[in-house]
Amino acid sequence: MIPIGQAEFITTAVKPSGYPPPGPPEVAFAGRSNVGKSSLINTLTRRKKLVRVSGTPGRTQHINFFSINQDAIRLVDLPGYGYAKVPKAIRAAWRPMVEAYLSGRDTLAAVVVILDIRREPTGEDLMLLDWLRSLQITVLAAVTKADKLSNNQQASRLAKLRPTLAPFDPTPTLFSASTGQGREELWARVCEAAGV
Ligand SMILES: Nc1nc2c(ncn2[C@@H]2O[C@H](COP(=O)(O)OP(=O)(O)OP(=O)(O)O)[C@@H](O)[C@H]2O)c(=O)[nH]1
Repeated sequence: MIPIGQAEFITTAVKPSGYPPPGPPEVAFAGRSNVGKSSLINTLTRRKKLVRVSGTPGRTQHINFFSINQDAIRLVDLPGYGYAKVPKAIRAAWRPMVEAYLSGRDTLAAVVVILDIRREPTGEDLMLLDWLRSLQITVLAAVTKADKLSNNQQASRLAKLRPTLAPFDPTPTLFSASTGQGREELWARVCEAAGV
């Protein structure tokens, strides 16, 4: 596991021609709009504003690449999905954009799938998980906003979610961007998946 030192934005892209040249292993982050993906990445990298946290759900519609520790590992922020108010054309662009990345990026090591502890995984969450499995991509499930529940409630929600998540990730990580809960565990898992 590498300690996080430097973290910087590399570039934003919508299609493979815009990706940075392949380099170190990449770990991507995916989840419903507003699930807390930007906050999770910022907490994980100990940066306040590496990724913009939006008040407007569904704003990030690009793939953003970040370099950690002089490019020892890259983190890739995939656009959020499933927000009803996003225009149809943008929703329709999500799948081909994400598919091109997931199926064509040889340096992709794992995808962190982010879920809200208070919500049941949606059909779209489960579709993404199935899709990743069919592509044989390692899934790291992160169950975020844990601070919204008491410790007892967290344990019982996790017990409920486990059977649903087990086929994709038997050891989901409880996370909170507000308290930093799960930060070390998730970072260790990210590094392990990336082999760094
Ligand atoms: N209490 C609590 N609030 C959180 C947590 N993570 C994110 N939030 C809040 O949830 C809202 C959405 O967070 P973002 O990090 O912007 O979510 P996102 O998934 O990147 O959103 P999009 O850019 O729409 O895809 C913000 O108001 C955050 O402050 C958390 O762990 N705990």
